[in-house]
Amino acid sequence: MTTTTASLHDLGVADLGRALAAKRVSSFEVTQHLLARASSQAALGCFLHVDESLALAAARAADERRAAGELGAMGGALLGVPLAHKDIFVTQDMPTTAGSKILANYQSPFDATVVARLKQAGTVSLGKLNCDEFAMGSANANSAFKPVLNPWDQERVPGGSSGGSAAAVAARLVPAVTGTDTGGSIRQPASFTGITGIKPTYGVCSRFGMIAFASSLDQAGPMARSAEDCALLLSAMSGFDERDATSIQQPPQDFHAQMLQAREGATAAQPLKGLRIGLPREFFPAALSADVAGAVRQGLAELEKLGATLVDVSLPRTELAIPVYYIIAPAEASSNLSRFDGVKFGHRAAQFDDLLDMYKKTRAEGFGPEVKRRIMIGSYVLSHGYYDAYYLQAQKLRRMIADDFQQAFQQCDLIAGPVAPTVAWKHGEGKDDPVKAYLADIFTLPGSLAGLPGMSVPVGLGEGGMPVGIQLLGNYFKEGQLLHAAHALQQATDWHRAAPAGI
Ligand SMILES: NC(=O)C[C@H](N)C(=O)O
Repeated sequence: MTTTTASLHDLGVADLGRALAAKRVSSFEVTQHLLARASSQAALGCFLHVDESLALAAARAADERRAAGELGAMGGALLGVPLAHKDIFVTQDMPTTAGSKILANYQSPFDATVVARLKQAGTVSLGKLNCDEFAMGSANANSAFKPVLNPWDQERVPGGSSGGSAAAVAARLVPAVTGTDTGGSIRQPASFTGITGIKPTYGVCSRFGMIAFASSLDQAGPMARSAEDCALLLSAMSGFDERDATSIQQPPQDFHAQMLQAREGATAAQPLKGLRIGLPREFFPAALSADVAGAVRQGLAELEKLGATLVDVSLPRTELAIPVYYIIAPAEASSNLSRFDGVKFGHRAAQFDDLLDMYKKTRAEGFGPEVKRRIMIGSYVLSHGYYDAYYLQAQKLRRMIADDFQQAFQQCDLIAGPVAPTVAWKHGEGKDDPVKAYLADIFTLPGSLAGLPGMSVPVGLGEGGMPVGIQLLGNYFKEGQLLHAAHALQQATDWHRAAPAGI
């Protein structure tokens, strides 16, 4: 065995896949090593649930499959690779909470499609990852159970809502994880923790078994330490699913092959030759932190060196994405969350007078303040007399925001900008001002409302030595192009290899 145990946790998905294929290490050994790490780093708060015996049994089964030559999907690229799932995906063999007290101890009778597909590819799940309650938040501060500490600086937040997912990858507890992104929940925590994450086009990954927050926006995606690792995971996670009415009917895709596909006219030194990257002027406002702007510019300069050309574009309704999202998402949430009523599953108040009283007490006890706030906003904007003024207007603007992107994509192939206006903030900052957190979603919300694919790719460090990600947005179904650009950047630079000290 040439891979030492000390460096096992530094291996990404692709490298680990190669080490497993060459039998330099077994899945059992890696899984054991990572379980020990998850336990020694428990104070980071990444995991809500770890199941050692299940993980070790799955690892052993993967090793047996390999020994028998049953590599399965994708030539066994993911066979025996450990990962963990955001606790918003339901799992048959582990509890699922969505970060909420209302689902404490909930056990699903089935696996989410994304979970089932990754299981089928031979991955080994270590457990379930902490997140903001029902994925509502930008700091993981809304988890009903515990906060997540950013491994780069434990006084800071990891971002949200996939905060446990992001921190687990950054802290080298697992090489990759699943996340979900409704308004930035994959991209923003990836940026805050120096990892790579992709939210595919809406409909590429099945939402079946993904606990619904805002169904017209929710989308699953992988988070890992490189674009290559994300491509491998996305290939296994995605694809048509008849159990999700919004799932896109298209054949399974090999995003890894798409990532490697050379551009026409590209050279070894200039793999991105001819790629036009649009910079929306609204994504570079005067108020953008200098450190974030600097890191993003640094990333853009590298992309230019690789042959890309930068063009000015405009997304004139960028600012409107905030009110539009914070009307549509709560509206859908208020409807989706009505199912948590104490009748069929989840928490039920211990004492009540009648059915209505049971509903009221169950929901008052089970939901946290941010979830209650959004249910109230959502019920308000959908109510008679306000529907036309708020919800309908927001829907119209949503269409205009999507149209603006199509205008911009006439002048460019990809769009780039910051993921968030600042680096990760300190725990407790902005706690009493939810609107401040909403405003910080400004650069991720437009792409979400349009249903476009987007990535966060590390481009250096900002204030306090905290990571900064560049956001790359593609047109519909251009995941391959996004991953290709991100991979080219990562082949030429080392930003994605930077790791938090002392972990
Ligand atoms: N869920 C997300 O994508 C995060 C967004 N900040 C929200 O709270 O809605």
